[in-house]
Amino acid sequence: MESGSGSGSGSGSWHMEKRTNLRGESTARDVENVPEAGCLSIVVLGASGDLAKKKTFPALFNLFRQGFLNPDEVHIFGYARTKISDDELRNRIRGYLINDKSASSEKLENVSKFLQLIKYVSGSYDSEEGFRLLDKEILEHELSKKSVEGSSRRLFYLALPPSVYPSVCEMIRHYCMNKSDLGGWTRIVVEKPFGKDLESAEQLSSQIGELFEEPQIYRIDHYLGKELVQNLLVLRFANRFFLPLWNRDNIDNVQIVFREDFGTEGRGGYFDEYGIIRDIIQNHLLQVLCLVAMEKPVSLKPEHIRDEKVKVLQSVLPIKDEEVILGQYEGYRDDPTVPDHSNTPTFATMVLRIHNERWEGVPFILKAGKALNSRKAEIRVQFKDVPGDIFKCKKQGRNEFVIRLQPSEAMYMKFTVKQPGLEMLTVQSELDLSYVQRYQGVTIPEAYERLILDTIRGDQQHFVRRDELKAAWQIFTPLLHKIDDGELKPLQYQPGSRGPAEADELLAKAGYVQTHGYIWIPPTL
Ligand SMILES: NC(=O)C1=CN([C@@H]2O[C@H](COP(=O)(O)OP(=O)(O)OC[C@H]3O[C@@H](n4cnc5c(N)ncnc54)[C@H](OP(=O)(O)O)[C@@H]3O)[C@@H](O)[C@H]2O)C=CC1
Ligand SMILES: O=C1O[C@H](COP(=O)(O)O)[C@@H](O)[C@H](O)[C@H]1O
Repeated sequence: MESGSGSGSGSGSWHMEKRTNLRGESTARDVENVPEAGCLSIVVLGASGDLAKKKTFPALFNLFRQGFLNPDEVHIFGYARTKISDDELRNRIRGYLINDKSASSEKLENVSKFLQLIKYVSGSYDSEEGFRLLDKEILEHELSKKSVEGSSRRLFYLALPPSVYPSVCEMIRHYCMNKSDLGGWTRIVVEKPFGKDLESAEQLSSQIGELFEEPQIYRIDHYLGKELVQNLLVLRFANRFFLPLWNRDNIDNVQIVFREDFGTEGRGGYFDEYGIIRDIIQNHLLQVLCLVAMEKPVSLKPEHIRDEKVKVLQSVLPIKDEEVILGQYEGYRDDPTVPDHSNTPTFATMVLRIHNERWEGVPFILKAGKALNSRKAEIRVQFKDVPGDIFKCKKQGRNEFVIRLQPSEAMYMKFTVKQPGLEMLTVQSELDLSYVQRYQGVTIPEAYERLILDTIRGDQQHFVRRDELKAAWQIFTPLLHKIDDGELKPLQYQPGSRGPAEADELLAKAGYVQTHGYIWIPPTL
């Protein structure tokens, strides 16, 4: 086994992709030389489930429609325990591919063509029989496509509860690997939550790391596929504007916020085991924090980017209890799948502090909540006051740079200008780059679409590396254990509210100054 892949430390050796031949031996090869053509089998494990129908298959369809999945090369396999036919699976998926009643005839035709690429195989997640059958079906497809021997590619997408990852990975490793050593590959995509704390995540990583090399493992975090998250590196490192300002000398505080205006609807059982910190903050918001706070990578190579993200994570100081506010919305426990005395937070605000030269003293406030008064995700960078304010405009508000991840993707800078007119009065205004206006007619790809394409192309830039995951769990595990043990308790809040009022108090204590009387309204066409 390649050094580094099992230990989770260092990254230099992860530039290499290893393939496995029939004898189970591995050979190293520069990932950049992997031919990304040839017969491709995409296997969706857990094909009967929620994620598969809502996200995975629609993303595959969009890729197909845009010509990224060549029907002469690609076949898609659904695998799960449920006993259904190919057509039954296709019928389950169809409605999620056509989400508007006025779908064009071109789209409908493409839906039919796409569905014909899908075959379903039923089997359990730990039986040789099921996976041998799956392998046979894949092989038949590969032979039917007269794939140049050795060039076939196999992508396994685990749209499954993490509890079955180890057995599924073992089955794939033993029965379903690409059968050649002549250029093909086998990759697996795993969904979050990847573990529940540092120990369980490391255990899972070791189990999977025994079976696959790091370059074969794609730990997906769909926030890394969002358009404005992908824009962060460009913004920060391709613009002279930001370079000198992006530090503790100019920035007072940073907020990374996720709000949903609905509760755990239908997912209470899952959610109660995890809570908002494991569901959103430890992964989605922390990944965004890394991109906001990291140093410039040596290049855009995945390992260079991920090296910098790891450094930021390793510089985060232990979270202080007094800098955490937890909440649980009233009515959460009414869900029959949620225990009556659940201590699980559905809301959390906390301050993370990065102990390095750039960020010492700048609070990074992470906030996430369900059943709040709005649905949005944004990054809000608040600058310090202007020293020696000759305009006496301080009370009007500080400069802020806001990156609205969703909905209504936008970036806007709140700043002070002279109010038009005869008097020398100041007012808050904004420089606004709203995507709906600036990029009319451009369809922003779904996060999953982009990330699946990356897995096919072998680009791990937007996927979480093992040492990154470990560092992320190291930050939150002590806090999570205190919550699990009932040492920290969530405050109740009204559904449809801003969350507990104490969260706003924490924000103010951390230094955030709210701009009163100013509101950014997303433009409409
Ligand atoms: N749904 C979503 O919006 C999101 C989901 N995820 C993650 O994606 C993965 C899949 O999620 P989702 O599709 O919602 O999950 P589901 O609960 O729908 O499970 C997917 C499939 O797995 C099988 N399955 C369910 N429970 C078990 C079990 N205990 N043991 C073995 N097999 C089981 C079922 O298939 P069968 O019985 O037919 O074998 C089911 O159809 C999870 O890791 C989840 O956390 C991540 C982000 C969003
Ligand atoms: O991973 C998850 O994300 C969704 C929110 O995703 P978004 O792309 O709609 O912002 C969240 O609802 C869910 O609880 C969580 O598991």
